[in-house]
Amino acid sequence: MAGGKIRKEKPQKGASASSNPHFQGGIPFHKSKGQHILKNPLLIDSIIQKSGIKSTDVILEIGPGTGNLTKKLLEVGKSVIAVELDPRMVLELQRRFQGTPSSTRLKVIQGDVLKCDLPYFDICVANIPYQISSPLTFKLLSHRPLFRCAVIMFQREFAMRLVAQPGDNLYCRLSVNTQLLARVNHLLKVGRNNFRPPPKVDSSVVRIEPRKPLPVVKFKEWDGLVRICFNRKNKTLGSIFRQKSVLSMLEKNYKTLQASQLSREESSDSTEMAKSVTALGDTLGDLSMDTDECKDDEDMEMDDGDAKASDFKERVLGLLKQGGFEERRSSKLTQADFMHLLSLFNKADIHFS
Ligand SMILES: C[S@@+](CC[C@H](N)C(=O)[O-])C[C@H]1O[C@@H](n2cnc3c(N)ncnc32)[C@H](O)[C@@H]1O
Repeated sequence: MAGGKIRKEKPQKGASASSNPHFQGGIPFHKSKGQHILKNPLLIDSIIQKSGIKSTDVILEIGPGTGNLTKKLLEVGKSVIAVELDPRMVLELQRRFQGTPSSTRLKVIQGDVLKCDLPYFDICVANIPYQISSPLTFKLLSHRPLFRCAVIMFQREFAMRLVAQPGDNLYCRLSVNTQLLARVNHLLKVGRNNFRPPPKVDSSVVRIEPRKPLPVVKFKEWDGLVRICFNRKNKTLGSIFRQKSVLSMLEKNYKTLQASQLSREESSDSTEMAKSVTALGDTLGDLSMDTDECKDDEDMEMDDGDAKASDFKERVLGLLKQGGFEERRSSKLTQADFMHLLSLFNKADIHFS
């Protein structure tokens, strides 16, 4: 723990600042910045050990706070680049490491990790503010060159969504999109009492290892399909693709493509993939994104009144039948299933972005 004077900011009645879980080293913690400091040294050792850091590794740490994890990272890696939003924490880090042998191997960048350009790194190890979990995950996955792996503390439910498999309750758009780009493993369950102050939720440490090579797929297309499928993940695909709103969106895309005679390259280059992955983080943010609630009449199934629209509907349903997807549900589809489904649609000039 960092030492230092206790500043008397908003002292709580009946409690000295030093006994207050919201203070460390004189710094009052801000919940709005997700400031929950790791206080259990055994847990920090376990995270370090499970990270598999090499002595040659450049380590990226996001949100170093007062430096409890940073200190151990400096002991095992070649260097640490730490990105911290809060200038008070940056000062505390400087104070803590100044004059120590490892100070020359620590670079602190003050700023919002979501807004700054990330430098080269081999591995990312971090106890992050949970409110940036989703955009940060996709920012990392869009970073080039790809790093070896990221070992990150997340809110437990977010972590379980990241690793969820087809058929699991928490299997969702976040699971499918992350697992397209990376292998994801649950490493460690972490109770709330390991933090100061304790957060309201339990946590988990997850390992994210980018796939190399990345799959050859247009990410916007992929996410467009997955978003539709998980809008009602327990309905059959036949029912989802009979919805008026879905059919008219697909038909509009189809007509636009026909009119402009755009070239239809199947593969995307790495830069294009990176751009669309970054954008995805912003739309995947909350945990409530995969509700399976009934939508109102805008999503009603299409009747066969309009002949042209009906042709298009038949074409879509024909593709589902052809792939054996009509009676299947998104909650049970694997990555290979989504890939197959997308290629069936794309081959028929039906696109999702
Ligand atoms: C959960 S605390 C972790 C502190 C420290 N790593 C530890 O484990 O003890 C999260 C840290 O991230 C910082 N932070 C919050 N939002 C950030 C952002 N957008 N970019 C960079 N750092 C951020 C907070 O100021 C805080 O220091």
